[in-house]
Amino acid sequence: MSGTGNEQARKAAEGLAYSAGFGNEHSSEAVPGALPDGRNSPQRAPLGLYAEQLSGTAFTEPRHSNRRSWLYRIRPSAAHPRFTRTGNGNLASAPFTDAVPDPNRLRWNPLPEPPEGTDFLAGLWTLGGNGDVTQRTGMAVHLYAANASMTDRVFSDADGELLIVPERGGLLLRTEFGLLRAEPGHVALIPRGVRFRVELLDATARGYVCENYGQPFVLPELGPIGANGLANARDFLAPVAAYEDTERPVEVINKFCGNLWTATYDHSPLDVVAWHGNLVPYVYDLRRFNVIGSISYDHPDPSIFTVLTSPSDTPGLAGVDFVVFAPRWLVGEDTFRPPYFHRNVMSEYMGLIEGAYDAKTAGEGGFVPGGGSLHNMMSAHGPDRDTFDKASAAELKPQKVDDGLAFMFETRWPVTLTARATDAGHLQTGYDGVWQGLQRHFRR
Ligand SMILES: O=C(O)Cc1cc(O)ccc1O
Ligand SMILES: [Fe+2]
Repeated sequence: MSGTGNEQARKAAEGLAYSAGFGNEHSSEAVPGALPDGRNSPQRAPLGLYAEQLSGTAFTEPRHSNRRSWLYRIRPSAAHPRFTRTGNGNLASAPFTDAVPDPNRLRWNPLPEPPEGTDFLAGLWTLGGNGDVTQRTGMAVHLYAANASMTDRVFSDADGELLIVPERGGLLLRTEFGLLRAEPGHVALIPRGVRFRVELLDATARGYVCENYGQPFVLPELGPIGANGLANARDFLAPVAAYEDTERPVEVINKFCGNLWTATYDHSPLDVVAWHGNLVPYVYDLRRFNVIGSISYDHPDPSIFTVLTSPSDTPGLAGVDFVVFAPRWLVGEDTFRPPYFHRNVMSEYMGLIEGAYDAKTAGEGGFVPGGGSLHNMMSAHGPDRDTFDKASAAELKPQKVDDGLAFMFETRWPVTLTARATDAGHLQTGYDGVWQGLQRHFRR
């Protein structure tokens, strides 16, 4: 994308207005009077718009989990030509059958630079995942690397919602609901089926995507923590209505049951003039996370850092949790403060947005921003040798951990890799070595 393109996107992203809250009823109109009053589907919608409901949950799901929005648009979504298959690029979907599930601990360097002209969609690269898109279970881990904005190209994913975690370069997300800006350190969520286009605010963009095939992400319960804390609902920002009245060919790419399908519309489907409802895209600034931890002793389980959780049919057992390791104080007395050694029934994919992570040595060949690690079900992991040695001897004065921003996609099913992830040149060799040389200290 030329500098001009970035400037246009930057201009559009300046001072965006938002509607705050999580799971609540928002409403927004780009033209006064576009929202019908007191009903969803009047005989004739205002301003000659078409009314359309977008359901993210079954009509009959309980109120607290029911998600739907009403869109008032220039053309109904139904007015589109036939979709035909197109190449899936480096995008893959569950069930993942390329490789046998691997019990080894694995770590990757960042994705290589993509060819010139790669946009967000073309730049998606699937690491692996679990479940089955046709069953609406499981998740996929994708990375992206892009150097161009999507132009006259719109994407929608019927297979799941997309949690986008930028690591490098800001994104302008033009969605059916309006515009969102997501910079590194923010996350953006695009609900299942919502059409959107990604424009780059910087020359290049890189990051991670959790494609959640399961139940939509919600805020975790707070239990004894009380009524506030962790990610606060008011810090989630939905867009305000903004529409494109564009009558020229626009390619719409639809991910459906694992494959990409394309159709060329004669107009932009980002033509929603007004909307209301509780199914919305949103952004959240991870630095707003209210970190709660031990102020006495011991290292709490990282579930205390859950930003969003996709519940499953079993209470407390998430299809996938999104967890952030945000800046915080460590004050535990007589405590080994970094993440402990452990084996977990859940599978852990970790990424790094910035700086360093407190369980792993930083720098070349280590756990680096844009890289990632996979510790599958029951694989033994924890602090590397250097971290263990230092933390075992450290003076336990209050310590601010503010030199990094890491996150985890933690899922109930093991992550099976794609062939491109197992064969990748950026897969590190010798990751096991970080736990070699842990000395024997036993004496009796
Ligand atoms: O493996 C990891 O680094 C993630 C993690 C962090 C932590 O503080 C406790 C357990 C855990 O799995
Ligand atoms: Fe872990």
